[in-house]
Amino acid sequence: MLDLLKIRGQIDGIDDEILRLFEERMQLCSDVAEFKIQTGKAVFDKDRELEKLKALGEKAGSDFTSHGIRELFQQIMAMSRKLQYQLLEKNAVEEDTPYIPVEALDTENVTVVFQGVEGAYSFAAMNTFFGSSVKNYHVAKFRDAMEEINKGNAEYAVLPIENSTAGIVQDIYDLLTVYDHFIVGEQIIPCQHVLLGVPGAGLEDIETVYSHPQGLMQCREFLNEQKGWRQVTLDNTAVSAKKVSEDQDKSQAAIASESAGEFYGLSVLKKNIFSNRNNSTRFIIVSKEKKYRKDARKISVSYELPHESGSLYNSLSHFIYNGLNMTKIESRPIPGRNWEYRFFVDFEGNLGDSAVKNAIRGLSVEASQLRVLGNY
Ligand SMILES: O=C(O)C(=O)C[C@]1(C(=O)O)C=C[C@@H](O)C=C1
Repeated sequence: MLDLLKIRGQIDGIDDEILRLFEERMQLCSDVAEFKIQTGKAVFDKDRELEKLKALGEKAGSDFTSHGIRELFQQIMAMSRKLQYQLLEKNAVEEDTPYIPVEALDTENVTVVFQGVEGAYSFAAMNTFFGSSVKNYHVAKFRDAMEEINKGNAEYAVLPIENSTAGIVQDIYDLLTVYDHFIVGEQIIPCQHVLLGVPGAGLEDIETVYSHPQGLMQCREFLNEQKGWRQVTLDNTAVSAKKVSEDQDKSQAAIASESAGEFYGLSVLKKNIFSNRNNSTRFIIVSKEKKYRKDARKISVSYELPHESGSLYNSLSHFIYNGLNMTKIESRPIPGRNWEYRFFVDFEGNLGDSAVKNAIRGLSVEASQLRVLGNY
């Protein structure tokens, strides 16, 4: 009979030895970092890592240990890189960045563009963020809003990015990677939809209901109970209210805010039709200028990863090693590249923080197409 305590004693001895060797190896990696600081050589040397993994894998005694040793050394070298990035940061090896820290955003004498029409939730988000006297205009499509700030016709665009019930607004995620704009703020607005119709109409008259796809989704349970209603999507909830008001047809209804109903002279046919009582939408404020407030606490980045085992895990380790709290992750398909994805990560921090600079430095080398989408 084997003696478990005795075996554990032997394992402890080996682990102590691994620990001592690990410390020794990391010390050598600090020396490598010093060399790299002096010479400007890049921390990440992919060829060297691949050679090492191949050589070590071949030396292992079985397929199982060969796989294991490669996985182990992948991690060890990833840790080595992170240590080196930290030393680069400590030695103030600064990288030029296009991001400009400011005390406060310029919200006076600016023009803001939003998608939709007056009465839309984005209109409410804009008024809450900038104040209702801000100079503004609206456009029909999300892309048009991005174009307007691109051309310099407006300083800021207000766009919905996420709803607490229906999830992300996919088009906005995709547009953020098409345009080189920057998220400088966010505004959460409670979205308490009502069913609107022309004055004199009743629930029994309704045959068609118009709304934004998210509006229909957020009121799914109510709509499922209404037999035979045709659901038609339009660009915006307030556009839907405008349409019903223009058509003056008793068989039409719109799902939009109560204030959109007031704006377009419609009656509330039914309140509380949304499934989630706390239904809210998060709007982002986008600018062409890459400015961030010195007290900004949230960063959004996007990046693409190679189709390799462990690539997502390795990318996320940059947040973990730098003690950064990741608050959200999303993925979107990359157009034209089936089954490859772009990742969107939000985490807490400010672009001026050392930990953030470290994480971004590491990620920018190890993931492709890293974009800092904003700090707000
Ligand atoms: O040899 C180097 O240049 C190192 O930085 C060391 C090391 C390692 O830990 O083995 C770490 C990072 C490089 O990508 C390659 C190898």
